[in-house]
Amino acid sequence: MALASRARALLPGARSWGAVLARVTAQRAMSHRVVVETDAAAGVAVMKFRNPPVNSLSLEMVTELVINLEKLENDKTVRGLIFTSESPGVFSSGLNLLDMYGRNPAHYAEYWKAVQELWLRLYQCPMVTVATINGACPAGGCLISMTCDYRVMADNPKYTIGLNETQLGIVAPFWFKDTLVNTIGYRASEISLQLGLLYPPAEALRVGIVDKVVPEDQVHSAALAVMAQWLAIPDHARQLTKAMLRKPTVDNLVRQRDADIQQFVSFISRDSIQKGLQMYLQMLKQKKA
Ligand SMILES: CCCCCCCCCC/C=C/CC(=O)SCCNC(=O)CCNC(=O)[C@H](O)C(C)(C)COP(=O)(O)OP(=O)(O)OC[C@H]1O[C@@H](n2cnc3c(N)ncnc32)[C@H](O)[C@@H]1OP(=O)(O)O
Repeated sequence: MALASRARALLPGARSWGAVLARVTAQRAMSHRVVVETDAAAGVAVMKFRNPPVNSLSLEMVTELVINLEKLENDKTVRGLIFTSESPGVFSSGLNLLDMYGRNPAHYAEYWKAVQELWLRLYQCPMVTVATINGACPAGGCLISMTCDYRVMADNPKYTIGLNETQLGIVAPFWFKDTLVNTIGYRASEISLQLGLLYPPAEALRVGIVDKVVPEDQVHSAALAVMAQWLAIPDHARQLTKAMLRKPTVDNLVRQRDADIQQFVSFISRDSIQKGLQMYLQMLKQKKA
């Protein structure tokens, strides 16, 4: 789908092409939450998250990620894509709590549609995708990493990764769960998802939620080495294999996208859930103080 069509699908509030383009252009002009550096000779792009303070996946950030992904997919010179945080310490703090708290149902629906779109695009990405996890990686950050073909994590015990939704009093949607099961298996997912576990590097490697743990100063070179190994495989064979493996999981969401949006809106709008999110945000503030 063309860039403008994608933007229009993601920005349903906009009534005309002009409005869509004006909104996207305005978002771009305001800031770049995603920085893309391309090494054309190597055929590899690095997408760096730059959404201070903690790279939360706000609606704007998610939209920028989708737009940049589409651009890279259309660039036939790019065969591999590495995700990382521009500032080590936090890879991504996950979905933006402020897009899920104190807003109206139309906003929740718009946000969820954009998050679905990002996952669908990443999970089916024809490029080789590697997550270079150079910081904390909870919830939605973990989801992004798990959509990648390979995960390299920096060996810093302060960094943790996992789907911690239950600890916030919220429930990971079925496609988060499916992605986790595809990554670490069913039994490990039962434990991990119900307890909302966040794993430090050694445990993350043991459970298989990451594939490699390396000293922090080697995390980028290790990701490049992994990328070189994957790029040695002919694209068409690898891409078809990836599509075959992931299609059932993708189809599962595609079949029930609208119902999933409605379920999200009704769940997140509940007073009890809003209260829980409010308390969690307060807890984050107090922790800081
Ligand atoms: C029946 C089935 C129905 C299904 C319906 C679906 C239900 C909903 C599913 C939604 C799924 C959600 C997935 C998510 O991703 S939720 C987000 C989860 N994220 C977290 O729990 C991480 C929280 N953050 C942290 O733990 C830490 O911030 C950090 C990432 C470890 C970094 O620590 P730090 O010390 O460097 O920074 P800190 O001082 O904590 O934070 C700085 C400011 O940033 C704010 N903030 C942190 N995380 C978020 C976030 N995710 N969104 C928005 N804002 C965030 C934090 O509050 C600080 O703000 P301030 O400076 O005090 O104003």
